[in-house]
Amino acid sequence: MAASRALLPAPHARAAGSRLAAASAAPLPSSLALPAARGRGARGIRCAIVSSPAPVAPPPSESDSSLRISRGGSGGTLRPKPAVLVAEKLSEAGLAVLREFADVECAYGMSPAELLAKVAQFDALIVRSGTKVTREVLEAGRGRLRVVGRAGVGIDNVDLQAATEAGCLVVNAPTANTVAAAEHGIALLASMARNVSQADAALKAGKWQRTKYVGVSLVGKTLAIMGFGKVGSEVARRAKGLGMHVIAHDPYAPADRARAIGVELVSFDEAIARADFISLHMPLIPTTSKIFNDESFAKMKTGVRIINVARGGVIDEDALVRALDSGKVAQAALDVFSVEPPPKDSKLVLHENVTVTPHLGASTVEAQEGVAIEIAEAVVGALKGELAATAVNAPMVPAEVMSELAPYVSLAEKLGRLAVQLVAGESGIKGVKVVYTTARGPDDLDTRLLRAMVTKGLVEPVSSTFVNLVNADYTAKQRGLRITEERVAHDSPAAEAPLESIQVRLSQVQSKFAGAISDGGDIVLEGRVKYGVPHLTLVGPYEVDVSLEGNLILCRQIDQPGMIGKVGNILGQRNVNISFMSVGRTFRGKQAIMAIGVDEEPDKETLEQIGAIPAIEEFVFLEL
Ligand SMILES: NC(=O)c1ccc[n+]([C@@H]2O[C@H](COP(=O)([O-])OP(=O)(O)OC[C@H]3O[C@@H](n4cnc5c(N)ncnc54)[C@H](O)[C@@H]3O)[C@@H](O)[C@H]2O)c1
Ligand SMILES: O=C(O)[C@H](O)COP(=O)(O)O
Repeated sequence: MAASRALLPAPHARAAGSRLAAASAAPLPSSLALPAARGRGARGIRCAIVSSPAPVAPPPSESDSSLRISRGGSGGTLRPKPAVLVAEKLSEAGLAVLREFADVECAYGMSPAELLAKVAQFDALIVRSGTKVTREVLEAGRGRLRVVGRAGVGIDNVDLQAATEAGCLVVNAPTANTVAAAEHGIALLASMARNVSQADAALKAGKWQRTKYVGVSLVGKTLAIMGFGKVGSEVARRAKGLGMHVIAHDPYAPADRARAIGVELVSFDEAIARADFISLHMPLIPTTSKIFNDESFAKMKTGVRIINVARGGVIDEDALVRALDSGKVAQAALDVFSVEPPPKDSKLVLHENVTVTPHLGASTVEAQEGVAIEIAEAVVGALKGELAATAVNAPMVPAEVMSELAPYVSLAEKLGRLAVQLVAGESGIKGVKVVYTTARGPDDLDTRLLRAMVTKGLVEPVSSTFVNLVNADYTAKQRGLRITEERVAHDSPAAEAPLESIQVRLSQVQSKFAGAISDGGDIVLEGRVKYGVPHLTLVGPYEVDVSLEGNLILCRQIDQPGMIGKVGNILGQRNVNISFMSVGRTFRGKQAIMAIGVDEEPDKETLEQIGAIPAIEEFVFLEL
């Protein structure tokens, strides 16, 4: 094992930040209860699904449902039925589920001011993508509003942090519109290829233009799916049925899911270079924002055709107009826009080679019915205090459990976040192993919260999914992530700390930083909590010691004098503050790793300057 030199002093103790909030709450079912922690008396992990000062009884019978009161289960006192405000069109099937349990008011098309004025009278609010559930709305509802239901996938219109702070659970309906979105993608693909909307408009204007609207065939053409998640894989299945050759790019997709559908996973550049059609299905997150830009359009085949039913912001729309004008992109079919609705004079929308729809991906009768039932059941369940599998904001854990586990929760999430950022290539993550070194017996340490946080770290940076204790295992399963856990006994039974270390291993996966690969071929990261602060202590075979705060640069270099000074100088000249630095090496004079904590992200040139130091063999910048 490598030797380590901590070059900067031990960190000051700092309470690790966490999105998990402490609160008093209803107990979890026994299947999810945390066994008694050693030496601290019996203790259970409790997860508040909603903070409900006056728990609501089961629904009244049909005969008394009009009374707006129900008989409380415990003492027989009469309590008002919960009230649900539905702010956007919800299918009747969902409304029926809601009415079984609650008083329902449908107020479609409210202005923001009307919503603010109304929300305090309701226990739950249901929206689609058109209503902004802002901090002001959540503050206005504070004390009464307990649940926000998003009838669909994207929750970019809900202020999750404010909801969590207000003790308001947010649930969504992540699966019911997948097929509708995929079908819309296929509809746009086919109608674009055959100029259906342009020819339709021309004919309605009295023009019979058979030669102008000669299309292109789909059979035998290569379709690149960018983002091989729920919608992307459904599009792939359907495109194969049309006789297309389907390739996909998704650095985080499980290889076996692709293999099962007969889809080849390739790199981003290969996907866009080989494709005749490119269909976008990735979430809008910082790393995908405007990922389709002048540079990427230049790498595509001339005459490529693009479909977007994901989010408008993944495309640089000005660059797309340029690519359409030059003929680099022959056609585009778009359901989503960076601003919705787009301006009336949008060059993109008005472009003759562009087919557009007004965010209709989820808008089928069946999907809206499915989404409505899914969200209604989730909202009713949450109002009853049940666990919600589609909860998207934090569960609440009692303060005493959190205070002991908080730094490890933070460590687990950060190790996951770092590990997924090290993944490269198209092989996909095959397996994840989390190894806990602990002096506690299996019954004294429940690792579910930690496993959930590793999952959160692995999934959230690369998807639109929000992971918490409630939905972590569900999310991992759905994404094909096989997470196994191992407990290694630490021979210091007197240790007070619940854990000595946590190790995250991604098995047999390519890495953009070869130094993170262990002898066994896995990406390996290990961390410990020191002075209450999570530290990274192992990268592949190299021991390091760097506090996991801010951001991290990892460099692999030949072990020789002067390297720390060279890198430190470059960062200093560029005004990048170094918080910690640590070097680990295999043998003197051989390979070494430098782990550098930086407060802010260095710009591209600074990173290039570091990479240009002759002894540096590779480096990577990681966000925490
Ligand atoms: N138009 C509509 O009405 C409509 C309907 C449903 C979903 N959507 C949107 O479609 C998108 C996909 O939804 P989903 O339910 O399939 O989500 P998902 O989370 O199941 O799939 C997203 C996939 O993108 C991958 N990904 C992340 N970063 C990537 C990158 N840089 N390159 C390539 N792949 C990357 C993830 O690994 C994941 O597999 C989301 O943006 C969602 O908001 C739109
Ligand atoms: O995120 C989603 O589920 C889709 O974009 C659909 O949004 P909508 O419910 O506003 O149609």
